[in-house]
Amino acid sequence: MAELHFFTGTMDSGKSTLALQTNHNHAARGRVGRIFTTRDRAGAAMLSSRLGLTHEALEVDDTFDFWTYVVRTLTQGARIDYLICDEAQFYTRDQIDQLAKLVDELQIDVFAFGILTDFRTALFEGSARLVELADRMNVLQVEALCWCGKRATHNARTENGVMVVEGDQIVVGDVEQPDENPAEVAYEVLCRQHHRRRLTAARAKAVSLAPEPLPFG
Ligand SMILES: Nc1ncnc2c1ncn2[C@@H]1O[C@H](COP(=O)(O)OP(=O)(O)O)[C@@H](O)[C@H]1O
Ligand SMILES: Cc1cn([C@H]2C[C@H](O)[C@@H](COP(=O)(O)O)O2)c(=O)[nH]c1=O
Repeated sequence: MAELHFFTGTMDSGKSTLALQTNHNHAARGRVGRIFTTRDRAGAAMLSSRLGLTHEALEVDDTFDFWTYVVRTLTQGARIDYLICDEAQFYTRDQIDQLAKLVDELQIDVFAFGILTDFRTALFEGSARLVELADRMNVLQVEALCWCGKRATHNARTENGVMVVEGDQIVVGDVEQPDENPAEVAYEVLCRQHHRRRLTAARAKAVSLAPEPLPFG
């Protein structure tokens, strides 16, 4: 039986790497798939992993219809056994519904990968629908870590090095190392406590280096 799988984790937890590995393993056994993504950091129609692997992909925009695409492809005589769907948090609710329909009606396996929540800790539309519909939800096993060493569960956005909690939900960007020159927009993974306190690595470092107040009697 085909299934709708949702693999989730924070940014930088290995989702795109797993997407490419999943495609590799299925293709190696002679199965035929299609790879989709949207707004990948490497550019349009590209699925990229920080481990250096990249693969061409079909770019999904808000008007793209998975059901129509697959039915048209099959009608033309091509075969499709599975779909790899990266950055699925950005897909619309309707697009996730189309993916579920492909699983149920055409027995096509769907492997979707994406972050669950945005920089304000709110669910993305695509991820929310995947949580509602997926046959299997898997949290990535390689844990991303907060600067304090705890498991990172949240994605923080920084603007010029300062954590923000207001702005557009979608801004493509990368995680950065705390000591680099801060980018205009970047992301950092944090544990919930440090996300709640808006304590990024840079701010924690600045606080720890601040001089102790003089001990007045
Ligand atoms: N130089 C490196 N050596 C080993 N592993 C690395 C290196 N750079 C990145 N990684 C691994 O790649 C992961 C990020 O993979 P990626 O697929 O791009 O994540 P995601 O799609 O979840 O943002 C990191 O969590 C880390 O485990
Ligand atoms: C938290 C958050 C992230 N994004 C963007 C930033 C990246 O381009 C992608 C996540 O990519 P990854 O492969 O999981 O690292 O999402 C965003 O637009 N809004 C957010 O709140």
